[in-house]
Amino acid sequence: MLSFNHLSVNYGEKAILQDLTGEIKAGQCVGLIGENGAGKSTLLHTLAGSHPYQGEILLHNHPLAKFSQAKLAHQRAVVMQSQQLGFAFTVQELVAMGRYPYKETTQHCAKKVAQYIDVMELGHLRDRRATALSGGELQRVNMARCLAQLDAFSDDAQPKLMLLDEPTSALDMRHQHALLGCVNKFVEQGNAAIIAIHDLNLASLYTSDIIMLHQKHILASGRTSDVLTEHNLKHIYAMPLYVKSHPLHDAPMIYSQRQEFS
Ligand SMILES: Nc1ncnc2c1ncn2[C@@H]1O[C@H](COP(=O)(O)OP(=O)(O)OP(=O)(O)O)[C@@H](O)[C@H]1O
Repeated sequence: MLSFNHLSVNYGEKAILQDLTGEIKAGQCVGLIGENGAGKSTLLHTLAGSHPYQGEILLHNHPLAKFSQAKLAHQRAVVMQSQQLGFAFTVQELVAMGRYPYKETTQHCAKKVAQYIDVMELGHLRDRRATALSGGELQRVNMARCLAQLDAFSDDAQPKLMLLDEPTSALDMRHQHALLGCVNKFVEQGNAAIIAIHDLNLASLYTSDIIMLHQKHILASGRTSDVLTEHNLKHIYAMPLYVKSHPLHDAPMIYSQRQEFS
């Protein structure tokens, strides 16, 4: 669905990502992991088509740069870490922004907005202004907007892509699992997702594949259980980490140990 070849990204003179090559296929939920500043958000912005780059990015085998914003909006949706509000919109209005790319009746739009507000369990907040939401509630609103933009649970034949930057960082445990379960359902329908995430155990439970970024490059990529190894993790985080099997799932769990402040 999406591939990138010899992709390099700079901020001014500063190289952030160098010569990355990879591919995301329909049916894959790809976790993007790496230390702070490794370039995860930059890669997501770039793959979303909102940051200049050198190299090649292909979406459905067509150069990303050739897509109009309107066409892109039907095929990929993005939830970034800090989405500026600019104005005190209500939850319903924010989710309805996901429907802007569509020419549809007000009734159809309202139906889709209500559907995805319900999916993210935001019904009781639908008329609340975003400025009066908690961080976790706002994160779920942004996710509802992303789902509405892609009409994530329609039976549309065209595979679609979600790019999510730490979508669970402000969520309680139940909502973390609910959100990632929702992303997995979206992916199982033949779509794809890329999720930048720091919680390695959530990454282990909900991603099929991992791209591990380290110092401007891809350190490792492939099936999640092949990439989340003690060797790779110690390389990235420079601290002792232990990988054990999950008691219920075929998924590695990562354990750390206390560190004393010195
Ligand atoms: N606007 C900018 N101008 C210059 N440098 C930037 C800018 N935005 C980010 N950077 C730098 O680019 C590098 C990658 O940042 P990025 O936000 O992509 O990392 P990240 O892996 O998402 O980090 P985190 O885990 O902390 O969210 C960092 O060194 C950061 O300081």
